[in-house]
Amino acid sequence: MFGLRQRSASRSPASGPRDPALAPYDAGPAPDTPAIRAVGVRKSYPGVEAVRGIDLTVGQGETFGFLGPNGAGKTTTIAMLCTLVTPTAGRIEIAGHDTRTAPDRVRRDLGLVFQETTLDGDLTAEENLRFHADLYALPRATLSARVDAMLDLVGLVARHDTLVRTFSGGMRRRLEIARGLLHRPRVLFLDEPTIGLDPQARARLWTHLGEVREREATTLFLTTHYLEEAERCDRVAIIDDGRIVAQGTPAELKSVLGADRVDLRTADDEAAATTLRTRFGVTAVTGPHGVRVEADDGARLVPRLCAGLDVPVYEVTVTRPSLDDVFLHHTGHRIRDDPTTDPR
Ligand SMILES: Nc1ncnc2c1ncn2[C@@H]1O[C@H](COP(=O)(O)OP(=O)(O)OP(=O)(O)O)[C@@H](O)[C@H]1O
Repeated sequence: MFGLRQRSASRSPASGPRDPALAPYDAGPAPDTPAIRAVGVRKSYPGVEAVRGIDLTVGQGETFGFLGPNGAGKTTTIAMLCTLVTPTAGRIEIAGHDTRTAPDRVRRDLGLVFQETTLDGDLTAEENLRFHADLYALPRATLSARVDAMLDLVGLVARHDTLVRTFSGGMRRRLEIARGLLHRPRVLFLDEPTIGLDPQARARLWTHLGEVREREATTLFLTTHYLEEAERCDRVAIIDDGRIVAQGTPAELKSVLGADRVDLRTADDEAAATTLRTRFGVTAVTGPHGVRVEADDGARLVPRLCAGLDVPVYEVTVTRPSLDDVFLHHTGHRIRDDPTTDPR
């Protein structure tokens, strides 16, 4: 249908930054131009303020996670960043271009992977990519190499000739990522890329996103309500009720909560707490959790604590602050309060 060329049985994976299939089409913006800049962005629908004035700056090549519960405003925000929804107020630039004044230029710089699939099940994986290439009028000379490179990037080279309607959910999502990257966008937007996938498919998709980070210079902007996925991002913005409540690297966000918690269950918690205070000079409190101590590097402290106690220690638990704790700290509720936020 799209004049597919004959292929040899084996394909060599694309490798190295000099591969023409991986080289950018143009020089792109200056290195210090943000991939995404949003200032005072709002979106109101009748009776609903979906997004209440957000500011975001995402650097080129960053993987940026937009974390929030259902209804927080994630999809509305991503739709505004992608020019699909017009903001009620505020300004958005993608790779230095204004979404209002240069929407066509902005669209050229975007790749989209949205929750609803837009793949054609009656076409093969490769035909879907070539159809997309036609829409973007991609240069013919390097197209086959580019298609191969993208299929390789998401582990679908061997299935290039398979009809997409036979694909699993995870394979479809990976093919959507390949398609979203085909025209070498500056920013790939992924709206809940792992939603509806089983844990193995989610893990595999993240492995491929890691490959994307290494082999393409694309900025990744993804929404998620999975805390462990936000942890994998370079930086995260937490959105709740249409507002960004915190922004930074996962480590920065968690550092505001302070130290690790070390809980010890011992034969005599009161005696253990006294020893910990006098010998280690730490604040040790007893309660239903046993003896609790706070320390910057809890795991490292545990052997010393146990060795220094005169009473038997039955159990030790070290708890690091999580992004869920950060969410609780900033919003007063847990991201997982709503049982529909985590289908597994
Ligand atoms: N087209 C629309 N018309 C009216 N209200 C809307 C529209 N789109 C979104 N909303 C409302 O805006 C708020 C934010 O919705 P949005 O879909 O952006 O949240 P979300 O964080 O992406 O949630 P989810 O994780 O469930 O997709 C919700 O209250 C939603 O009902």
